[in-house]
Amino acid sequence: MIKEIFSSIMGEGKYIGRRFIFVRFAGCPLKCIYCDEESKSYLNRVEKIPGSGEFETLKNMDVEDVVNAVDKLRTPDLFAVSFTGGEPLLYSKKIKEIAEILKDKGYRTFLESNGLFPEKVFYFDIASIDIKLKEHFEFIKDNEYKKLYKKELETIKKLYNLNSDVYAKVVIMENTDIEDVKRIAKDLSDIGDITLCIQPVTPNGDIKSPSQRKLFEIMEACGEYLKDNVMLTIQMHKYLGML
Ligand SMILES: C[S@@+](CC[C@H](N)C(=O)[O-])C[C@H]1O[C@@H](n2cnc3c(N)ncnc32)[C@H](O)[C@@H]1O
Ligand SMILES: Nc1nc2[nH]cc(C(=O)O)c2c(=O)[nH]1
Ligand code: SF4
Ligand SMILES: [Mg+2]
Repeated sequence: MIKEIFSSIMGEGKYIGRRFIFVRFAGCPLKCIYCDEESKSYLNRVEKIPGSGEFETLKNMDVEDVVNAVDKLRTPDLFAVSFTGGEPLLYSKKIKEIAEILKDKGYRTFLESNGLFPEKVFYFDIASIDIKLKEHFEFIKDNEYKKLYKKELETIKKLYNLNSDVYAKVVIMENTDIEDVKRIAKDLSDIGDITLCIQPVTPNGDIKSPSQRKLFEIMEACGEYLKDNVMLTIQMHKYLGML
């Protein structure tokens, strides 16, 4: 169920640069061609000292093991605890139990999700929903993609109505169609005051990152609907060599 628990600096999205503890769940129903989690298969590893990158493997990881691990990784600069993956909402019941205990202990809760499961999502203090594009998959049928995108918007809407601080993120590649991203910006602006993070893909295999020109064009196109509620975030942790 759980791959790893570790402390690092948030490298993506609206809260880039803040100190986080990451609780990473295993498994995902999607296969994004750029996914940087695909190839990692360890389980139940917990960082020994915050930010050390040194791990120990626990025999099992039930709720109290997770809570203890988070407590042990708490640092004075901690901003929030991220539930990520893989796709964390595959374990929504377990996460709900853990999140309730963490909330009582004064932690902020953060969800990093592909938005595929609106029926499973519940209140998180902050939620990042990663909107997928057709080109993020080797192959996906038109109607399959439309269903996926509709669920993602539903998840965002549900979190917005729960008063979560929800924002969206979209990974941009060299061949990304500006019109596709513009449509996302329009759909988000129809829901409410939601920030869109434009995240250039970190090259993975033969996937190329987008040109500067493309990034400016996409930002400006989104600004037509979202005004200044659009930002560009790179996977900062990778440039810092952090987890
Ligand atoms: C590994 S996923 C796990 C959470 C959830 N399944 C999702 O897709 O958001 C976390 C984030 O990593 C980012 N990501 C993964 N590989 C990336 C890459 N090669 N370049 C840029 N971002 C990447 C995606 O934006 C995604 O939101
Ligand atoms: N430092 C750091 N920041 C992150 N933001 C989102 C991540 C993720 O894999 O969910 C991630 C991650 O894996 N590491
Ligand atoms: S949804 Fe997230 S975890 Fe799943 S393949 Fe895509 S980026 Fe990776
Ligand atoms: Mg990551």
